[in-house]
Amino acid sequence: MDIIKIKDLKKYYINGDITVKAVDGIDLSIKENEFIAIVGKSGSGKTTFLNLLSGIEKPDTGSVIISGKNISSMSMDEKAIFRRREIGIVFQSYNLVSTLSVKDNIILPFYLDKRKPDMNFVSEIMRFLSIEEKADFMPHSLSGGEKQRVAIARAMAIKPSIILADEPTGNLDSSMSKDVMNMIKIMSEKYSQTIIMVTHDESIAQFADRIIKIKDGKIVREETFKSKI
Ligand SMILES: Nc1ncnc2c1ncn2[C@@H]1O[C@H](COP(=O)(O)OP(=O)(O)OP(=O)(O)O)[C@@H](O)[C@H]1O
Repeated sequence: MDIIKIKDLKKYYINGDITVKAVDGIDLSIKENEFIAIVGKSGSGKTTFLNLLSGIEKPDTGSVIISGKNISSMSMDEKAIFRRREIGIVFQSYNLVSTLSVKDNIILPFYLDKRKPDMNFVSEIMRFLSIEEKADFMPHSLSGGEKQRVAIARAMAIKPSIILADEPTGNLDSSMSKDVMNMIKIMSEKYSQTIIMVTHDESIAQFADRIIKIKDGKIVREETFKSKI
């Protein structure tokens, strides 16, 4: 079953006389529990595409339907609630809250939604990501790779139906990258999650069921390794 339906999605940026066609007519259907890797050169539109999927950016034209709901027609508040409950986002720049400890960053989405965190699950994820000893540390005292793993833990803690991840292993060495990808894969199977991940790394893209290449805001190639029903 399709969980995400994207139709003729466009986002152009106008800077003076120059128009950048960041996303230029993307059509794509994504199945429940599918793991998609988005690849493409720097500036090809990958981050903009993820931001349109999460509703952080508004498209010029086209639509993103997630679980039957058109996110473009939601109000700001509806979008924020929808994101908090249904979508886990791993940002390229981590977006950790500098005044909160590692543990509090990870459970923040629960508090924003006035829900009690599942601390057993949070501990399990922290253990999987080898950050449990950093639970009380502040973000400024973490390495780039540790911050990245905290961002992944925060996105996964709420067991979202969709995970959008922008270069989630960009700051990890190859062995840690593979461990993290294996963990994301195991968790996503266990909790029937759909993953859309941007990566530059060919070996990381191989973890996906389908690889989609973007160039100049358009899909130029698709490779399916494993079809989901
Ligand atoms: N807010 C903005 N204003 C103007 N131009 C923008 C804006 N955001 C992105 N762009 C432009 O849109 C194009 C696509 O950017 P985007 O960040 O989506 O690329 P990307 O494929 O994610 O790149 P990278 O791999 O370097 O992260 C680029 O040319 C970028 O300069």
